[in-house]
Amino acid sequence: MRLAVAVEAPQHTGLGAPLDYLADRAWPAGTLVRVPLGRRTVTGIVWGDAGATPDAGLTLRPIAQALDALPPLPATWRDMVAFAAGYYQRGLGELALAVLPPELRKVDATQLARRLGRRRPASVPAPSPALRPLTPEQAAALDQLARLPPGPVLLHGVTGSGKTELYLRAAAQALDAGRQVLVLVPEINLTPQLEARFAERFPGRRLVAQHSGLSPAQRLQHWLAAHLGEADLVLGTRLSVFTPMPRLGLIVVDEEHDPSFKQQDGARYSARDLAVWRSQREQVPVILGSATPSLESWQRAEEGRYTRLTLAERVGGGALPRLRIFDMNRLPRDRSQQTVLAPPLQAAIEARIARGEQSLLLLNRRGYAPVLHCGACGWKSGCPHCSAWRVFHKADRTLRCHHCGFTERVPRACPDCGNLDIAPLGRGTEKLAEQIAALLPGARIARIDADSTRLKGALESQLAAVHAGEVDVLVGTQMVAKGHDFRRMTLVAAVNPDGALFASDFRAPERMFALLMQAAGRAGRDAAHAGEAEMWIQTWHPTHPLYRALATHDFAAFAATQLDERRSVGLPPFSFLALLRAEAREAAVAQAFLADAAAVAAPPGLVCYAPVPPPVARVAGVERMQLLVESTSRPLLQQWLAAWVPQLHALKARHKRLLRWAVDVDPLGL
Ligand SMILES: Nc1ncnc2c1ncn2[C@@H]1O[C@H](COP(=O)(O)OP(=O)(O)OP(=O)(O)O)[C@@H](O)[C@H]1O
Ligand SMILES: [Zn+2]
Repeated sequence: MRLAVAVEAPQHTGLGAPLDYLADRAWPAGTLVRVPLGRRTVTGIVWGDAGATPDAGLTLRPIAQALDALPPLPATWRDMVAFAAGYYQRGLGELALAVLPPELRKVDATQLARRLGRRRPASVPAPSPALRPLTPEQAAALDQLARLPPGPVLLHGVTGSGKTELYLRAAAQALDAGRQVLVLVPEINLTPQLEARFAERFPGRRLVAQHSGLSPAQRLQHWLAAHLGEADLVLGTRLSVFTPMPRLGLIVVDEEHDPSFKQQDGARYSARDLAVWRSQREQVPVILGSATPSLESWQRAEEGRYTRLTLAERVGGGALPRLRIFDMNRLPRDRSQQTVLAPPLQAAIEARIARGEQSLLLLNRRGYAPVLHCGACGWKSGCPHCSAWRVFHKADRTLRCHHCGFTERVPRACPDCGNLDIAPLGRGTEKLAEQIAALLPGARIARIDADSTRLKGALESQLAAVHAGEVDVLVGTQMVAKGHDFRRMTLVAAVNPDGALFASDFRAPERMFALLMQAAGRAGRDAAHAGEAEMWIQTWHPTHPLYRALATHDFAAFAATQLDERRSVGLPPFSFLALLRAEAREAAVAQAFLADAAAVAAPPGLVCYAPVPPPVARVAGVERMQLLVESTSRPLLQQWLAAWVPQLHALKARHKRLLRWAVDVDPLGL
């Protein structure tokens, strides 16, 4: 008999669909098998019976081995994979295998049997710790959750309003009903704290994590525990949306607005959107939680397609921090007299240090300075491989490209003219920490960003020091702005946030507002000190509407203005986008491919724009171009992409010097 098997065939082969193999048994769909592919033996997934008529003249090869010790991947899982492959325009086999633990794709039947033998015994739930009573708002929201009709719930709760407590209560109900719970979180640096809260609440229950920081063996063990129904809770980053869970009873997406839910290479799926799809397919509730929901989700709630639950108050009567906007135009014009902190902000921080409270300085740019500059000849530290500057890192005296990674020692003199006096321009977190140390002698200053946390365990120990009160002033990037429950923090300052006000990306204001709201949310979480909590903004544009909305903590008003703007110019969520990206050694090659692609006649209701370079056009010696497709109808865009993408495979053959192309459906950045 013949069976269709999904195998990982690279996209350029055009072999997206499952391939036919001979089988001696009717392995059920979802069974993992080892099959020959070219000269290799690879792992595949039985997708169903093969087509009715075998291709004439094609000799089918037999399935080498079935890994049938593993229960087949369920129909719900296969449906989600098939949907995602179709929606995001990738090969079915490619996506199906890419979302399995890498280790599972390597093992044969014997090795798998050994892994399965190493499983831990099932969990025995112990009594939960005594619970604090819910606030009236939380209680009302929980009550509503239980009585809602099926469909996504958008939980809009201000920072510190106790959203996590609601997730825990909803999870408890699902667990008590014998179901499994899936919790998606944006970044792995937020998982430890949340994991600890879940573990503490559900002693004896088996909780497994799924993220890229695990060893391959751990990831497989955790995945197996979920798939076999032994794990009660799965907590993970975007990739865990694909974890098969036979008893799934609830999905939670925490910080649903976070861009990291969108995969940025390969199959560019949105884990948040797939979580909503999965909840519908599996008929389980999904809670999307955020203090600053994505405008997509917000608009769906406005239209009544999502149910909105609101937590408007902080737990324990804590107030949201008061916004202090400092107009930088008031500082002396003479540059030599300007300091990094406006004097009143510095005084506010000093007052907090004296009271034993903490301050957070947010600067979303790591390194010492974004560029080195020679005053004599104008040389700047460009990257030879990218259209970007190389960032000066003072700690190890390197120039590093944050796009391609190219790193060199800082030159002693200007490479062009020999001038010895080359100077850093602008400021990153490293320099900010250094300047703060000079301004606040004796203060204990810590810096947390992607550089300071490179080593395993570094982030945990740095955060622990903050929680333990061993730090007076924390300097950090967006990494520390969200999710953390810092109890002693009463001041947050954005040192120089103006950049995003004038960025070309239409989502920049939304991102910036979310980041500042999240950052503000780190201050005053302990009601005892909340009265003095402040959020400072140093800006040259003090009357900008974005800062005005921030001052009143009015997300709804901000969302309404943004949505009006988007509606009037036809941007998402009022239109649907796809980007076709192309890469080549020369821009003209990528451009020619995109021009041919755009020439395929688009139906009415769909617009193909002219090819343009992205903001950073050249990365690692490769030129990139992109073409935007826009439609007011999602089905129309989907239909067109399904017809267009196969033509692009053919078109590629005519553009031999094109390196790569890919389609990004619902792109986050343009
Ligand atoms: N009902 C309650 N009674 C007492 N304390 C509570 C209650 N609910 C939550 N808390 C505490 O209030 C703090 C804030 O709650 P939580 O972290 O759940 O808020 P959040 O809305 O998830 O915050 P953020 O969006 O800022 O991450 C936590 O320290 C939590 O333990
Ligand atoms: Zn580079």
